[in-house]
Amino acid sequence: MPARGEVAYFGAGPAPLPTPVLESASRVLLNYNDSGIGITEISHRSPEANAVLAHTKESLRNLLDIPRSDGPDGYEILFLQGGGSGEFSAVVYHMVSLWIARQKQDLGEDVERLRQTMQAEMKLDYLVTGSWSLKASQEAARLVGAEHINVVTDARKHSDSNGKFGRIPEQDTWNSTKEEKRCALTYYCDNETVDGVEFQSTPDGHNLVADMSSNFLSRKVDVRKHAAIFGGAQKNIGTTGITIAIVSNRLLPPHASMASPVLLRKLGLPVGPVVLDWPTIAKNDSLYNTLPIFDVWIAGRVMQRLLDKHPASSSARIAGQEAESNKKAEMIYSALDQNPQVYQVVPDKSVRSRMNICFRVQGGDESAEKKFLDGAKSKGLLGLKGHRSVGGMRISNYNAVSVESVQKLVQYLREFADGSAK
Ligand SMILES: O=C(O)C(=O)[C@H](O)COP(=O)(O)O
Ligand SMILES: N[C@@H](CCC(=O)O)C(=O)O
Repeated sequence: MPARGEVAYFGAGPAPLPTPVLESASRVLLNYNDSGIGITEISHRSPEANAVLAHTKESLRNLLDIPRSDGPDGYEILFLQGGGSGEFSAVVYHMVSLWIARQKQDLGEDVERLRQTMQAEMKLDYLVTGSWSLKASQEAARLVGAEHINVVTDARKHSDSNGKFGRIPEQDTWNSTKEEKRCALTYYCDNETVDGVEFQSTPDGHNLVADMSSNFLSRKVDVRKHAAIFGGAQKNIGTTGITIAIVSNRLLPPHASMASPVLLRKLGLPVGPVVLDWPTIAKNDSLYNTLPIFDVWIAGRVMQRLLDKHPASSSARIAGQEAESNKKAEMIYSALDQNPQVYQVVPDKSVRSRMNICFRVQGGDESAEKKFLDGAKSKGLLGLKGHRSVGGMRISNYNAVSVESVQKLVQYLREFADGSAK
């Protein structure tokens, strides 16, 4: 049985966490701050828990330079449960409710008029560039009806795509909803974990909402361009169990009004569960119900390490981590590209993800891929199998994957390629 230090793990999520964080986690599980009580046992409403929450929020603000005003230009940081998938739904409940409230301001209380306007006008724009944005768009269609979903682009339909994800079609081919008034949201997934596709810059769109589950805290983000950003913690941030949403104050009371549940029901629109309701979570400082404070603590420690490791170089303290992530990704892609007869990177070069590096061995030959995985395992290189829906290989290059682990992997990539060429 290998020891932790003997393996390098490249799993896609849940993913590796920094060993020192896990070591202190094992201590605080038994006794938090010399209180005699473990961190999973303390009340989420205790002063200790409040301090954990405040520290994690503050660290995230510093890392991503999240505007902190209470006015409309500020952003709230929310901690929720339900994973990335829970937010697929939360986003729809919230943005649709806001859209209806805006119509009500213009049209008044007449429910029939509101219904007709909604049926004729309301659009939710989705950029479908991989498996996760596809799932999010399907959830939106399930909640409000496919007739309201405008697929701005579907990367599988690009002329060179063979019906598979692996590209982001040029923006001039997109079919975005032109009028802001009609567009409840524009949704994109910044990094597609399964397909290895990452946006190279923030796309344009009205009321922009981003899923950053798998590249959160790996590069600078122009928060101000977004209405909301969310992500599950289980990749770059921490343990599975919390989801983080960064929501513009413009979308929340008192700066925005929401449609009432009564009105939504009259219009045949869904009323979401209260635990996914952003205004409720914001009003209660993420403590509407029991929050897993241990997971928030882990996230806070992970963030603090990033702040310590990469001292202030710009307003967004994540810049140092971005440089490291880019460097590790370049090392891996260059080892793959130097051996094209053995390795074939799946997505197009223009959209390669720095976080999830998807490739085939010998064009997807089953025995060659098995040989690759077995050889890797014998060297302690784990978690390299692609997502079950697409197969192939996938190297996940999250923040806790060290440069040394990447060097070890790159050496194996080269050795395996040399062995295959003989
Ligand atoms: O983006 C990914 O990759 C993910 O794993 C999804 O965000 C996972 O969704 P949940 O399992 O957290 O619902
Ligand atoms: N996030 C992981 C797994 C999620 C799942 O399979 O549900 C991935 O994309 O590989």
